[in-house]
Amino acid sequence: MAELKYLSGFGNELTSEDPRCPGALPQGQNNPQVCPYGLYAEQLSGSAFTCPRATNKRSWLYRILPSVCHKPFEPIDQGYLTHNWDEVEPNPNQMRWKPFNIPTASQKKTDFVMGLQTLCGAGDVKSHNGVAVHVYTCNTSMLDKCLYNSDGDFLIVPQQGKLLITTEFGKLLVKPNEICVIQQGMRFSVEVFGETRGYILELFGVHFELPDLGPIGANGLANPRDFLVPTAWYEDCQVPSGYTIISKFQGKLFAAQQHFSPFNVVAWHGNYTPYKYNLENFMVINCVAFDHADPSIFTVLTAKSTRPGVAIADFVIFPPRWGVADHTFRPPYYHRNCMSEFMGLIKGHYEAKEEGFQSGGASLHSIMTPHGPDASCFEKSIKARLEPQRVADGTMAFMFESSLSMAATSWGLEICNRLDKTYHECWEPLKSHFNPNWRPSSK
Ligand SMILES: O=C(O)Cc1cc(O)ccc1O
Ligand SMILES: [Fe+2]
Repeated sequence: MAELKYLSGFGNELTSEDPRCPGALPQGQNNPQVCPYGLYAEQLSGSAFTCPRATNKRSWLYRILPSVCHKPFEPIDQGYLTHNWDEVEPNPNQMRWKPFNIPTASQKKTDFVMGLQTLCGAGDVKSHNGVAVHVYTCNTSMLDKCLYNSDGDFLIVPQQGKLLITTEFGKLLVKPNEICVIQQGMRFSVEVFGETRGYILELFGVHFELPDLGPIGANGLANPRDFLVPTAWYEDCQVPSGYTIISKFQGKLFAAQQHFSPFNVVAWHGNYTPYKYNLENFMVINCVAFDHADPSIFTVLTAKSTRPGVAIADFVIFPPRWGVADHTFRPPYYHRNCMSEFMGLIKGHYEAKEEGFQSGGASLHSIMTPHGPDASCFEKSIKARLEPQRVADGTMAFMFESSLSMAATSWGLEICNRLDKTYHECWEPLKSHFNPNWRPSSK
């Protein structure tokens, strides 16, 4: 595969032309009477026309045929993809899942769309406010088939196997430890290279932003230039047997046929694009004196709600770093939170749970559900010599944190058969260290 070229920057106004067609991008106007090379102009709006400039998002695509040339959409089977948060009774327990099973190709050829399974979520696709967490497990590339999400954005976190994602804006190669965001409406097709697994945070109604840095200053955390955007690439091919466009609309899947590839965009410009980011580029900021900083310091992307400081969802990572805090219990603290905390593990181990939380698995600590280090982590950490120490080397855990009260699906709780029913036992050995005779002098 030839090396892919990317443009750089977060939310920038960008332009791109497939090098086979120089001059394809109209100059000085968006919608000429006749476009260069006889292309059609099409706008893709990712925000209301009238949004303030800071949040206004749209791109102009110059394509061989417009997206409107397709047969009517018909409903199709959607497996375990759902936005029904009432399938099972509310359940406030700590939940942990063992690594999700990936079907082998000989068991069942499964592509990215067929392999979407919803684990939990909250909110509503029709009023456009909410989130869903999906797991994808697949073994086969999407063939003459693409997906677009009318309901919101997909933040895709590959855990096993790279994804070659062809989009209307060009191609993105996304490997484990990288993430990508395919925003609302963007058509994409996923090629895989074996047994493949990952996590998706779906967001309805808003787009991801870089968090404000406040007193951190102008640089740090995820830096804008490390976000990479594809460059224009087109194919001019007829598909007599039919190309399938799948739309996720109001939580349901629909398919329509057309006779040509949707990846027929010769040039584009705008600030509404897919993008990828390598988590290795995250500039980690952490405590260098004492105490444990809240994990919001590790926020890569945030999706704001209308309440100041309250996110619909944050994407947070726990990257390799130094732990140096003096006279401090260094692992995550015991915690009850007014937010839902969904966690996944791309590789390695998570410091609060060396055992049990495995890569390719997940956990959900719901609103006000107590959680924290398991008993062995606690006992080890109260005795640890507090020297500077590498934390999380070779690992990458992440959290989707949401102000919405996420509910698990019946796939998550029953059908996937990966729920670890013994999870609560990891805290059972915690014993009381209370000593009523303790006095400050006996410190
Ligand atoms: O493991 C967790 O629950 C995530 C988490 C990490 C941390 O360092 C502090 C608080 C917190 O919720
Ligand atoms: Fe927590």
